[in-house]
Amino acid sequence: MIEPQSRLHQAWIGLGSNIGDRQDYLLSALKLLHQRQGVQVVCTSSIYETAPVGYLDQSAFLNMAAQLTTNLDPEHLLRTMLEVERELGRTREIRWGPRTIDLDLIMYDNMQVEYESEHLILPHPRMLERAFVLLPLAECLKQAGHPDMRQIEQHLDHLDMTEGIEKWKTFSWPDELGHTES
Ligand SMILES: Nc1ncnc2c1ncn2[C@@H]1O[C@H](COP(=O)(O)OP(=O)(O)OP(=O)(O)O)[C@@H](O)[C@H]1O
Ligand SMILES: Nc1nc2c(c(=O)[nH]1)N=C(CO)CN2
Repeated sequence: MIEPQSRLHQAWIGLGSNIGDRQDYLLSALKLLHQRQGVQVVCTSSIYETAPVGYLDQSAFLNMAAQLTTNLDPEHLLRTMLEVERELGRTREIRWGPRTIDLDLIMYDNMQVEYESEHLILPHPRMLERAFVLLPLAECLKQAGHPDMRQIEQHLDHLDMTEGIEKWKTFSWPDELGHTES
């Protein structure tokens, strides 16, 4: 499945934070990814505030999605994402518990690209049951005119999803970088 990385790929990621300055963690993660060799953030969704799912005794999350272009293969991209999580103080104590930043690789190019290893499953195995992933992802796919948008919107329709999810802030990449960054 994984081709030699001679060409650019599109990667679709989900971001989440529910500790500290949540927006700052999201923005910092995008900046750090964008600074990495072989990774460019090209588009982002709005930021949503979402009630916790899975482990309920924790604060609300901010979630968003982003589109990356990359010449990294999926395993290298995930490794890069995990390094950025670590740089931002991410620790793992409780499954689905509180985190400064969570970066999930949702899909690589499109929903048909399937891959499974010890470290990585694509598309993300729980994406279709998570409105906090699908809603921002649909926004990014729409901006990109991606062919999987309708499929994602249909899954959203099947979830009783809007409860516990509110648009928190529109977010316009790369404007959020300000004028001092390239
Ligand atoms: N598509 C993927 N995106 C991110 N991590 C993945 C993916 N597939 C498998 N993993 C593996 O999952 C591990 C645990 O990830 P993490 O601690 O962020 O899980 P989580 O965010 O708490 O839960 P969930 O996996 O349900 O989102 C990662 O170290 C990674 O190796
Ligand atoms: N609302 C919300 N709930 C979650 C989230 C998340 O990002 N947002 N991430 C989880 C583990 O990936 C578990 N639960």
